[in-house]
Amino acid sequence: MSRPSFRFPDGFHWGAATSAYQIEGSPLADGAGPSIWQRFAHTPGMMANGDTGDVACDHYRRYREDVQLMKALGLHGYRFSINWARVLPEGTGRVNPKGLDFYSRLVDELLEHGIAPNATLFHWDLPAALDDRGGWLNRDIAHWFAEYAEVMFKALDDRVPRWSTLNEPWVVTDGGYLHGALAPGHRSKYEAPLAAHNLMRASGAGIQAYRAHGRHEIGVVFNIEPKYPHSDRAEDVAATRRAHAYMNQQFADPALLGSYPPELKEIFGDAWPDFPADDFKLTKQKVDFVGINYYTRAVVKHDPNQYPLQATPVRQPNRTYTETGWEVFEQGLTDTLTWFKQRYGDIPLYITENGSAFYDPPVVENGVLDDPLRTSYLRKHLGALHKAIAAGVNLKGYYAWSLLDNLEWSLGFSKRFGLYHVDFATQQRTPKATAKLYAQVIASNGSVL
Ligand SMILES: OC[C@@H]1[C@@H](O)[C@H](O)[C@@H](O)c2[nH]c(CCc3ccccc3)c[n+]21
Repeated sequence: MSRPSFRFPDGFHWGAATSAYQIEGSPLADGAGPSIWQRFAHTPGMMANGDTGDVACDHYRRYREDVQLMKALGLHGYRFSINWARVLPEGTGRVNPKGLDFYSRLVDELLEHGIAPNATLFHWDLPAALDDRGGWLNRDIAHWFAEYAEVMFKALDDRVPRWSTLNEPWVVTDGGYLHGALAPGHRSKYEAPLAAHNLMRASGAGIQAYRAHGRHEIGVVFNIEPKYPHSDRAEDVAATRRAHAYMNQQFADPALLGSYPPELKEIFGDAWPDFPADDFKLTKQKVDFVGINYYTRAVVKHDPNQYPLQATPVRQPNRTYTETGWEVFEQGLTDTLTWFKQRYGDIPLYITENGSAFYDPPVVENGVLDDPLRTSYLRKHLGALHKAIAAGVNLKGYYAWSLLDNLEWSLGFSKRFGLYHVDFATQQRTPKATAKLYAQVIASNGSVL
């Protein structure tokens, strides 16, 4: 029997992704203001092993070297984020020319090597000065974000073909405002919905600013984790519905439908505000694409003690789990894409993040570090993408997470997602076997799978 062809559509866009605080280092160099992650990482007890982004992958200084790594893979595009506080040290007002200049140089280096820049305006590192003014809890942040976005569009839109307003607002609110594991470390069922709503108001204002100044494409990036009931018991099915609404609809619905799913009032009760109807004229904007970050699924059961969802994930027997505790479940990627199209329509989609953290024994042969589990994860998930495309999903591209091993937020440097291994003591980059496979995938547009 002939091998199935995994050839992807002509023009399919292959990339890799990173984010500013996770790779750049030099967080306060050249006039940059502190971000909430710079502040959080230097708060004792917040970061595994006391790791911080003070150096990270030293990308702020080594970006030319790293663009060479991208070129070696044959990447079509590179998804990176901009540290808002480098460009606007106080978050609004005064522009720091040296901060803007770094991103201008990075963009020029990418273009020089035929790699399309894909810029995310906000990947969690809010300027500390804005957090001091309420941050995502202050409704004025929609204007602060639009001002920042306009500065970036005027400076770089001539060379950046694709922009995203936000990366994963759900993580910001669930981690940063409800459970407190991420910056700014708040724990409040009253704050989380307000922050969530203002994130989507700001995203809408950023898109409006783009319509006034931009010439290419803008979208927003959501993490989607499909939820499957642990049993067909009504309480488990209801818990699964709540978990799905809370993570997968809470942000896409106001952005794409101009409303919230009813489950959110059910989940938050008296902590769910009665938002002004006019706000949804701002949150709902036409987008040119949506980015979906997919890693895993969750099997959900009712749990009256779990707050605020009254739902908890159930570990699956006889399945492979990554170092971050995520089940390898590629069918969830296909299911996510077909669900998204069914609920929100035929919007062009990108997988803007997909990848896995596994412990790789330091076996380097011919300059390549073997990483069979990560390679298997990539193969399986690209096959799942191919199934979604065959099912009619308008998928335009895929960005592997991540180009480099980097700072996995509060988990520190121990969780390695990179196509390239980074020795953080020497900053030496070493390609993993998955990098070699990915390069072949890109060169053959998937046929090699
Ligand atoms: O955890 C790997 C990556 C992060 O390094 C990226 O910065 C972030 O965009 C990102 N999002 C997700 C999935 C959402 C999620 C994040 C953190 C914890 C649980 C779920 C995984 N990742």
